[in-house]
Amino acid sequence: MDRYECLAKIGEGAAGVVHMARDRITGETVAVKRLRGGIIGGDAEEEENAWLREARCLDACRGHPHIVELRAAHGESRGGCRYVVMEYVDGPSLGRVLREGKKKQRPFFAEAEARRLMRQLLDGVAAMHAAGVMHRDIKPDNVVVGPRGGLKICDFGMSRDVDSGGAYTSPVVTLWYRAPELILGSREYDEGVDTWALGCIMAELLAGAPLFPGRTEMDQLNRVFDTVGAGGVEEMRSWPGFARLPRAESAICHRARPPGGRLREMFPELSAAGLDVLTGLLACRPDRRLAAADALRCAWFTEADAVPAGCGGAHGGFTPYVSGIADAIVV
Ligand SMILES: Nc1ncnc2c1ncn2[C@@H]1O[C@H](COP(=O)(O)OP(=O)(O)OP(=O)(O)O)[C@@H](O)[C@H]1O
Repeated sequence: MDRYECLAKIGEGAAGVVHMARDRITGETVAVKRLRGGIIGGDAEEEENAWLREARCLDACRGHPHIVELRAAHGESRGGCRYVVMEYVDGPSLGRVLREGKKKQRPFFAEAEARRLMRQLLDGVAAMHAAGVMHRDIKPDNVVVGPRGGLKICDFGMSRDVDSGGAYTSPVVTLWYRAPELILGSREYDEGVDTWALGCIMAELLAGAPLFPGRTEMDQLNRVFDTVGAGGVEEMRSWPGFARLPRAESAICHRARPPGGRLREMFPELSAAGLDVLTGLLACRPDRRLAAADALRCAWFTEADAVPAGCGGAHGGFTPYVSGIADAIVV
């Protein structure tokens, strides 16, 4: 790894440490993620597979403007360090932008700005799914905001091929962004786990706070079901796959709730076209959830004038609460 000169640490998570570095051969500034050893019970083969999976999935998505681009993957001999080298995106994570914004003003982002950001995320996720990759950990902390306000999805550490066969791992996806079928123990889920997470992000862009900040899995599910109401829960229970879910009999699935969903009440200023996208992404029944490519065909995106001028949020575009971003934003 002499090829890369480490310049600064830019991030750290459970899976590894990310450094900004200079590629001594090309001169390019890159992001080097060094995967931590010993995270999968010290199983060297599993760690090798996890590294290869992350690199392969990133490779399959190469060339998309809203997905961080893979430059190289380097692995030292068995048991040694493993690295994923990516383009360096000079900016904070969307999670940081949301955390550091002014929380009390709503909407957090103007609807038109939230739509611009969602279009980028949906575009990236649609391309990823078309390439046969599920990300499985979509959340604001795994989106980097570039210097011109362009979003890039990163951290493919949990990603995998859609049809690599067999039951998928559970649990995946950070709790607040985890789809109800995952909380109910599904191991046969699909790309809908990513679009559910995008629905949570859309709400968070508008509200400035996580939509479902659950403390435990059951608290998380209860918050989701309270928001979609008895009608939404009933629809999920009518899903043919429901009975096979390991936790289908959980009392939370059978609790009495008001019939209607609460999303309209929670987002009173959101246009009808915007609400259609939000409720479509947050459909509890996985086979009725909007796919990313279908969401992009909704009126909210195709009829740009659907959002009335002047329904601006506290941040009517990126305001300079994270220094160095706002001036360069091109909407
Ligand atoms: N290519 C990149 N350019 C700029 N910053 C990046 C890049 N890749 C990752 N980061 C930053 O580093 C942080 C950690 O990266 P990443 O999420 O891949 O690590 P991780 O160990 O898998 O984290 P976690 O356990 O939180 O999921 C990201 O949240 C992001 O802020």
